[in-house]
Amino acid sequence: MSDAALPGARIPVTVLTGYLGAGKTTLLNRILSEDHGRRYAVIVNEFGEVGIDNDLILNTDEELFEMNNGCICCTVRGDLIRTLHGLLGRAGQGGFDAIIVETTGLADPGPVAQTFFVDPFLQERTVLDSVTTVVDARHVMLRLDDSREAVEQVAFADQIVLNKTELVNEDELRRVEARLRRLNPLAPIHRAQRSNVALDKVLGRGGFDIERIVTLEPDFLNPAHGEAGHVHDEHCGHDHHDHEHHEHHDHEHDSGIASISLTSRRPMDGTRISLWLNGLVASKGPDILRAKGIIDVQGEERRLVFQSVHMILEGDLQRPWRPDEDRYSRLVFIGRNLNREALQAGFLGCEAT
Ligand SMILES: Nc1nc2c(ncn2[C@@H]2O[C@H](COP(=O)(O)OP(=O)(O)OP(=O)(O)O)[C@@H](O)[C@H]2O)c(=O)[nH]1
Repeated sequence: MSDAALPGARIPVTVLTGYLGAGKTTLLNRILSEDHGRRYAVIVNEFGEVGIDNDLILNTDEELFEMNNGCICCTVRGDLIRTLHGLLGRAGQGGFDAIIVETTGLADPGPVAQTFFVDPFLQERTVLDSVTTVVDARHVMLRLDDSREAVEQVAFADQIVLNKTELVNEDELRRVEARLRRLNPLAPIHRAQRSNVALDKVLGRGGFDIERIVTLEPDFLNPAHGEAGHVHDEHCGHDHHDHEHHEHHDHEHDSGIASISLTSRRPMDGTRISLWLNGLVASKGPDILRAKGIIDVQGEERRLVFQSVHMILEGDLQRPWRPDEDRYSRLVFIGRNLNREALQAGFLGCEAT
């Protein structure tokens, strides 16, 4: 058993960050399935209003909390604080030894990390062990050009998992590493495939360095109301920023990135849905940053899980549907210029007749 389980010890927290599709859930699943004798509580924050990640995280007996109420703005931090308070009410009773927070790929990790320094109860009960950033070696250069969040995630990290290294050659990897170094000269960079970094290299190392972060963001420890780091709660009475909330299940981020989720309760035709998805990522891949889904294929007892990052698409038959489980198909698309009507029509066109 680890020290964290001792009464009075502060519980270590790892914040996992990294752009959409970088490999955070893959790393989380490794952490949850490896035999290290520690029990983790996991908090997942997903972009978009219909969550899917809790279905894609491997079944374990860990505690899993999902927050899928949108962008990392004040509401999420309020939620994060409430979730952590609830969780820690039960800690120390043999519940868990450490906490992992997986942030949405569109998150600035600053406010998430700050949560552990500005809330007195969390300050007393937790210690931020690390902000670990997972980077997609294939797509990161583009992202660093067009996404402020991607830059913040790299700059903020105390360690970087440079993932998907098999998708690029050594020269490109060196260019990527040089660019990461310019943004963050200190964080160790661990090359990985399928996030297969040795866990003792990333967990429990006490890598989070508050002094470096205060140099990077001078107001980190004393954010004022109205400033980015201010922790809102239900007493604040502030506007909910300028994020637009569209009709149900759509959610638009201020960078023009939106998420659309589609659900059907009728089984899908396996051939048709696979042709449609392949065609879609081939033609719209540059705009579809990320897609994932669980599909009920007619005549198939197992759930089809599909994932794409731009044009790279994977499909996998996973566990069987349980007899008592309602079958459904659900897809989530995150990207720019998404056409809900066209996506919906294409999706429903794949229902088995
Ligand atoms: N080729 C390749 N694919 C990978 C690697 N690691 C993860 N993937 C795939 O990349 C996709 C995204 O992986 P996830 O672990 O779900 O990424 P994520 O960062 O959790 O994604 P979001 O939660 O949507 O931000 C999945 O299809 C993974 O199977 C890798 O090293 N190489």
